[in-house]
Amino acid sequence: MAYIEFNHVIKEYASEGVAIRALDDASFSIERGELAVILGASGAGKTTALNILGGMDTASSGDVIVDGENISKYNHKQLVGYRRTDIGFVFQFYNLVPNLTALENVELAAQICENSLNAAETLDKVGLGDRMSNFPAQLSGGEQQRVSIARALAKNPKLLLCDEPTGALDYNTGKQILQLLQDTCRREKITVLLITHNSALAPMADKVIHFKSGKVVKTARNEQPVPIAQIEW
Ligand SMILES: Nc1ncnc2c1ncn2[C@@H]1O[C@H](COP(=O)(O)OP(=O)(O)OP(=O)(O)O)[C@@H](O)[C@H]1O
Repeated sequence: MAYIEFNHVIKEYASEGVAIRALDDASFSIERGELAVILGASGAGKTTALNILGGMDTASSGDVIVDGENISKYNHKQLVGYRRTDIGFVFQFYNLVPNLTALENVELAAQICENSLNAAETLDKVGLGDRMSNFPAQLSGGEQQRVSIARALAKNPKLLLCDEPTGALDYNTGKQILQLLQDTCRREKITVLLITHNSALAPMADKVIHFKSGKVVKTARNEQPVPIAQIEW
C-alpha cells in the first residue's frame, strides 16, 4: 500500500438543484517522502482533491488512505484532529495573523500540536532567522509565504499540502519558494503535494498527476527530478 492512496474518489456538489461532479472517479497514489505535483486546468478538480486529502472536505464516495488510515471513514472529531496534527497547509495567500509577529504566527500553529517543532528553528530553516520579530506587513510577499511554510512545517505534519503557493508572487520570488519546498521535501523527508496550473513545473516533481474534468488522466514519474533553478518558464 502506498503512503497516500486516493481511490476512486467521487465528489458531487449540489448547486441550485444540479449536481456538479468536481471529482469523477479520481485515483492516484503518492509514496512517503515524495514531492508530487498535481497539474490541470481551472475547474479540473485539483483543489477539491487537495481539500479532501487535507480533511477540509469529504468525498461523496471512494477511499482516501493516509499512512494506513482511511480518513474517508473519519467522523467530525477525527477530522479535526487529523487537520490539526497531520496536515500542513500552504495557500496562495498567506493568511497570517496581522497583529502577531512572524515568530508568534508560527508558535500559534505549533501550540495546537503535540509533536511540534521549535518555531524559531523552523523560521531559521526557511531563511527568516533574522526577521522573526517582524509583523506580516513588514515582510515582502515571498517572506510572508516563507512564514506560512514555517507555520505549516512547525506542526511536524505527515503531509504538506500546497495550493498554488506561488500564485501571488513574481517569477523569481515564486521560484525561490518552490526551491524551498523542493529542498524541504528532500531535507526533512516530508511528503509534499503541490497544486499548480503551470505545466513547466512538472520536471521538479518525483510524481506528476494530471487532472482533467475531475479525473486523473495520467500519472508520470520522474526518475531524476530537476532542481527548480534549472527550470525556466
Ligand atoms: N463548494 C462547491 N460547490 C459547488 N461547486 C463546486 C464547489 N467547489 C468546487 N466546485 C466545482 O467543482 C469543480 C472543480 O473545482 P476545483 O476548485 O476543484 O478545480 P481546480 O482544478 O482547483 O480549479 P482552479 O485551478 O481554478 O482552482 C468546478 O467546476 C467548481 O466550480
